[in-house]
Amino acid sequence: MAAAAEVAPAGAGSEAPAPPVCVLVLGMAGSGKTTLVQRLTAHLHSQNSPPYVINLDPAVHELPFPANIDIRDTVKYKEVMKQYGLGPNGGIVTSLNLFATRFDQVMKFIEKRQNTSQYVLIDTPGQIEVFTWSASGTIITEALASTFPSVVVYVMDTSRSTSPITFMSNMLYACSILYKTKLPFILAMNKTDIIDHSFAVEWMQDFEIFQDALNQETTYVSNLTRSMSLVLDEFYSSLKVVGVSAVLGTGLDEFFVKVSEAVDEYEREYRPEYERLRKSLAKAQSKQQKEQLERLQKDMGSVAMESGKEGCLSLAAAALELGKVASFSGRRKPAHSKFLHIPNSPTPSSHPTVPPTYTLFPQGHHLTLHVHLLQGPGT
Ligand SMILES: Nc1nc2c(ncn2[C@@H]2O[C@H](COP(=O)(O)OP(=O)(O)OP(=O)(O)O)[C@@H](O)[C@H]2O)c(=O)[nH]1
Repeated sequence: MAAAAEVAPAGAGSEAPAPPVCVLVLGMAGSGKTTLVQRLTAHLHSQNSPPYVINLDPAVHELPFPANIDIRDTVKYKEVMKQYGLGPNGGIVTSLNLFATRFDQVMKFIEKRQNTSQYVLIDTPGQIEVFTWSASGTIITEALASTFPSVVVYVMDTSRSTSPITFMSNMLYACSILYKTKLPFILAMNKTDIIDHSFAVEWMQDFEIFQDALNQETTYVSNLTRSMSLVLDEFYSSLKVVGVSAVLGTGLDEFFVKVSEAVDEYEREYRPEYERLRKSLAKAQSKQQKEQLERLQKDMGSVAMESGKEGCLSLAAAALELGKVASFSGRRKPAHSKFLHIPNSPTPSSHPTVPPTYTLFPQGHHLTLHVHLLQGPGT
């Protein structure tokens, strides 16, 4: 038991500390997400491996675990409802959207905790669609998954899935989330203290047993469910299933074994895809910067600028190479300009939200070059 309980993400044992594993906990309202996050947090603490815990549910009244980052500290959900004239669901979606705009900061906090936390646990809003079918959910998931090994845990209320039709609806939802997030997926069958999850595992493994259970249903939906179960066969075969009780804390050792397998899967199948996406994005950006530089050179055209032009262009090129230039534009007045004057220390814009604008201007204001520098480390 001790060996299984050791919480070691993939890569543990190598020289550099392994990056933290992000565990995104999703599931229908009341399935037990928050209770599971609480239980996982306690379990990891008992293993001397405190997780980094993030709450993304702006409408939760009380959190039963200490969250390192809590969306409620940043966005007041009721205020959002009032200010934007929204109902509860609209308020939750808008709060999450507002939070997602600053998710880069959350990423920085997680990066800082690389060496101390092996796991980042993320609790999501009760209304599952708020996270899975919103732009902010996609932004958050992709930001995490493009940087850290990330795993989706879909929490299912086993006690409410004993009817084959309800079970099938739940599985269809799980399947849609798998396709939406494109991440390794663990199905946590929760509340096994009420009913053992073996019946559901049997249904997934043996089509005949599921058909037998369905034969007792007489509604037209049972025919549809029968067909759907064939379709879902492929989905079931790639699923990692584990039975847990968030209340009692049972099944957690096996849960972490599944997480570890999911991390391996992430490294094998998902990481290369994210690396490929990242590289193609970087390539597109550098192409765009090159085009901008060429446009600028063209724009400056035949103006005789002697050393000033060289200085200006090389400064722009250097800034481009550093990846700090978002855009720049050159403007040439019909002129008899002779020299570009490059100030020694350009003045950044004083407004904090506007990227600093470096203005390089020629003596006599014959040529103005605006270089908009990207905000970022070292800017
Ligand atoms: N018996 C039993 N009850 C559980 C278990 N896990 C959660 N519950 C109960 O289920 C109810 C809902 O649990 P939550 O953890 O709030 O579920 P949630 O998915 O976070 O709920 P929302 O945030 O509303 O979506 C609570 O009354 C819990 O005590 C479990 O393993 N066994």
